[in-house]
Amino acid sequence: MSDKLRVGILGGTGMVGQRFITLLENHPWFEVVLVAASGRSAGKLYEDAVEGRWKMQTPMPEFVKKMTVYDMDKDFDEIVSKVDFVFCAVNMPKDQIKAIEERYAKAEVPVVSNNSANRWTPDVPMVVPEINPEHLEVIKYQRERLGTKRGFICVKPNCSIQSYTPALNALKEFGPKLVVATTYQAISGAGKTFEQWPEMVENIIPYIGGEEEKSEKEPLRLWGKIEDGKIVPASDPVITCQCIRVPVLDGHTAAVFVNFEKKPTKEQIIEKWRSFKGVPQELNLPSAPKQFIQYLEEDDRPQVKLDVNYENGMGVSLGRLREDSVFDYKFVGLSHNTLRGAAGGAVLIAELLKAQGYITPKDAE
Ligand SMILES: N[C@@H](CC=O)C(=O)O
Repeated sequence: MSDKLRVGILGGTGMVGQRFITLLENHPWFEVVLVAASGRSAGKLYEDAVEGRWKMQTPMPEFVKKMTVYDMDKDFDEIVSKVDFVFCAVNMPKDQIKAIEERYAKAEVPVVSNNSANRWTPDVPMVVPEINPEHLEVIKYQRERLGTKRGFICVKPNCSIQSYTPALNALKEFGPKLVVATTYQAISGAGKTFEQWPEMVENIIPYIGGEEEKSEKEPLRLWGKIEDGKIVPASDPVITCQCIRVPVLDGHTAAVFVNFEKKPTKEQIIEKWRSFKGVPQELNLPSAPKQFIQYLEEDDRPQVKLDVNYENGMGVSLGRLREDSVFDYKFVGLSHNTLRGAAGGAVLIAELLKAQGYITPKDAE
């Protein structure tokens, strides 16, 4: 028998769910034992449920094709009995997602979620493993609230912030105090391809609902502290963002201006970026990039076509660092929105949760 943790994917038929399935094929620690979705897909074979809707660039893995899709709601007890934890990639209104995630957590199933529904629940950790792994400590307070021994919810932040937040985090000692960022976001962030969204060919749409607020506020929560069993967001730097949809399939780019309390030199900044390491690198987690941040010296980098898959889509590429006439510095960042920014980021969180003993095999308890 496999000693891997048994994983279920809630919302496994959508784009992020498909990405989870692709990433978890041959994962050394996790084995996908079931896929669940809403009533529409339930009862069908996975390959039939997503027929004509497989959006990954690699073929559908064999292991999932003949799995019968469970109904997240009606098959709840059976799902709970078969898994050690679940990934949640459900695409529904927020209040419904919140209810689903809490229902599974209360049934002693750890939930690692890609969704925004619980990002501001005070005792739910929202984590980028290289930035704020210590926030996992809030899980003990969440378990007290939920009345659980092993069940909890842990979430990842929005994809847009990952192209600039790691860069600012590596410069924390210089006190970033004012940040202006414009994000240029790929269409896969909206769960779409060009076939499904022909309006995006040769076009730019200067609006992504709710995105600017997430892009301004979520980094502050990552830099927050645990006080009285809750995450209290940091109050600085002040961040202001514009988020723009661009005709790119995968890869969110950010153009960033920043002022510091103590202005570093250009060499100091590049050195901090290149040497930045976090707990995933120290623990050598299976999905961790060896080098989280790369700095590219060429004037025309980072480019989506050349750099989006850096470190299997789990690293961040930075470039064009220069002094500015209004701000201290400006630079450009790029990260893969459906890998580091979505399913890949959630898989890395689950690896950290396992490595730190928050997710264990159910039968071992
Ligand atoms: N909301 C983002 C997706 C990130 O999670 C987008 O629309 O690009």
